[in-house]
Amino acid sequence: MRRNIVAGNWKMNNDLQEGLKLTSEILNMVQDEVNDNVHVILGVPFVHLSSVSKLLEGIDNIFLSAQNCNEHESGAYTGEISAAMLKSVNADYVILGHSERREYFHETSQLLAKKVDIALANGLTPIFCCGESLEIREADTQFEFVCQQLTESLFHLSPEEFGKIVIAYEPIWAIGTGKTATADQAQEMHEILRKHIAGKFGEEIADNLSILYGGSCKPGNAKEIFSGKDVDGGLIGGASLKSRDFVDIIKSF
Ligand SMILES: O=C[C@H](O)COP(=O)(O)O
Repeated sequence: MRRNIVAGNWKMNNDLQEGLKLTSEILNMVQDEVNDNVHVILGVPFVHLSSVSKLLEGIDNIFLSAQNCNEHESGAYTGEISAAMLKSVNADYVILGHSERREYFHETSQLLAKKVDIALANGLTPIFCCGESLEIREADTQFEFVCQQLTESLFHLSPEEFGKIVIAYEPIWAIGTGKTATADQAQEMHEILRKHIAGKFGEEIADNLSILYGGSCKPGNAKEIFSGKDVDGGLIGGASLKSRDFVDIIKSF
């Protein structure tokens, strides 16, 4: 279902106490200041999930996300976390395919397709990240590149399965750099992705899909970026670590 979404991705930041303090601050501000027109997601480290989930009990517009899951159901994979484990601690979403995981952990499109499958099979909603490097943008091949990322990891799904996905377009050159895409650049890519998806799954599924923008999104630029007709919100890194900034971004809708 297409909705306005602001998702925080804390990445590898905050110990548990800091994470709980940040969650409580966000929770209080969201309850006091935010309308029900935005679906808020907190993408927290694995070890925070269970405790943050307890703080969110009974709250109906803030949801919990993990930042990764393993592609296997269970077994001898020391140090890994399964989708079923995430579900058991009340995660609703899982971020998959973030460029940091593609780059530092060598996650390929084929591996991500398996992760998407196992997440869906366990009742988690994948927030599937895609986006091009600066080199690809400078070569002006970004549209083909990002569409191909979706094709390779998501186009094996049934229309019903695809209808559960959230997409996050994150140009790598804008992540953590302070150099955001312009509102026009975000809108242009989102529109092309929506058309690409319509070509495979049909107009209705494409129209119902939420496509988020990520990359140096801040309170000062969120409103303009979110104004694009195909931009349904943001995946927020650095600014999601500060409660005031994160909630101000949510209030951009
Ligand atoms: O997942 C979030 C993105 O990587 C954006 O991070 P950023 O807002 O710090 O640029």
